[in-house]
Amino acid sequence: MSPVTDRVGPRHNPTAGAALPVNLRDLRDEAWRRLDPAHRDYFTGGAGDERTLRANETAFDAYRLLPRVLRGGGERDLRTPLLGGTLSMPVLVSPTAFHRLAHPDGEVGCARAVAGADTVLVLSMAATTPVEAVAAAMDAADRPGRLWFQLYPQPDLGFTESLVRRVEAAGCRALVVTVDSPVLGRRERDLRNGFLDLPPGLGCENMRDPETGRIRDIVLDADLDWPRIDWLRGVTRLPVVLKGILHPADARLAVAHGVDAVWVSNHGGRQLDGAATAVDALPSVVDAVGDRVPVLLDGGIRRGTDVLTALALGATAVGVGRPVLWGLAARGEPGVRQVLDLLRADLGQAMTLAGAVRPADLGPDLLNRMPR
Ligand SMILES: Cc1cc2nc3c(=O)[nH]c(=O)nc-3n(C[C@H](O)[C@H](O)[C@H](O)COP(=O)(O)O)c2cc1C
Ligand SMILES: CC(C)CC(=O)C(=O)O
Repeated sequence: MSPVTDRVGPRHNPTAGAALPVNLRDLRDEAWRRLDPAHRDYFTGGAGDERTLRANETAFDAYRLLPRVLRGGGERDLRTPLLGGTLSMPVLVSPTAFHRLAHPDGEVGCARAVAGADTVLVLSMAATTPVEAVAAAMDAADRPGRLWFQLYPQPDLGFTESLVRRVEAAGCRALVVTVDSPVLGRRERDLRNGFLDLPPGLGCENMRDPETGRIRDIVLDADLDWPRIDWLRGVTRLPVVLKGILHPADARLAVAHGVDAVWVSNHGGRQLDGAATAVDALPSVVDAVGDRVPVLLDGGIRRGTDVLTALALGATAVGVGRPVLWGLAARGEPGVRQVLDLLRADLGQAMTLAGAVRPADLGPDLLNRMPR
């Protein structure tokens, strides 16, 4: 929230000659050098031929911007109200599994970085750290309320309800129900590498059975349906977000079933290969939802201009998945902080160049779609 002042010349360029990373891909390259190849493939890969995975990034290339001029000054303000809290910017951290496989700092390091950046971490149900420990890291950083929890509702309703209670007691402020995973996508890199299980000492800590103490397998449940979303709404007062919506009819149903936000996503190209990119699906979802609930989006966000494009198309905020894993794998907690700081700076600069001071200034008039 500093006034935008910029001077020309290398003497004034704070990044000139500075150590990498200059962008998120620098951290990706660093992470890839560090990771075990099978783990790198798990974090990087997508389903099938990875068409959707590739398209997630290139879909943003189809947009060119129509910047407004002579109005980029004043106090830049990226703050974004969302589900009862206010994020410091319209970027949050998408749920991703197995952070301790990427780096020993794991989910706690990620949470500290997210707290420092004052945005939201959506903790994966497949986290390798108990939700209570991640929430404690947020509290210690004086950022309670910055933690949401991602849920794959389990066919065992008793277990699901006990997990919801645990998540509520830990202080999570929203439940993100992932609905694009009735089965696991066909991830051929993992099949080839035989990547099946976590190494000894790592496990999905939030799947511990309250009675036996044993870690249960996560069941991806093809029987998950709208009545079960209604059931979930009935057992918790937390806001419920549905993640993995692409079809406008589902967005309409989500609103009719009383969900609190719709999250447009193809799971980073890891589920249905050939699925539409989130940015291409976004306009009709925004149209279907109107201003009844916020619309979030993830998939392929690598630049401030990608965030700007999604917001101009009607998203309230975007999530980042892999870039956070790159930062974590490359440098632990400071790497995640760098990812979030780079995105914030890049977004702020892009907004100023486009003549926008706050997210509310962004609209479809700033976009000039290119023919493909
Ligand atoms: C390694 C990895 C693990 C993921 N684990 C989960 C998960 O546990 N739950 C979930 O809802 N989505 C999961 N996702 C999907 C992300 O939440 C998100 O939708 C996707 O990564 C966004 O695309 P991006 O990586 O291009 O930013 C995972 C993605 C990756 C890359
Ligand atoms: C445990 C997995 C199902 C996590 C996931 O969603 C993913 O790898 O994309």
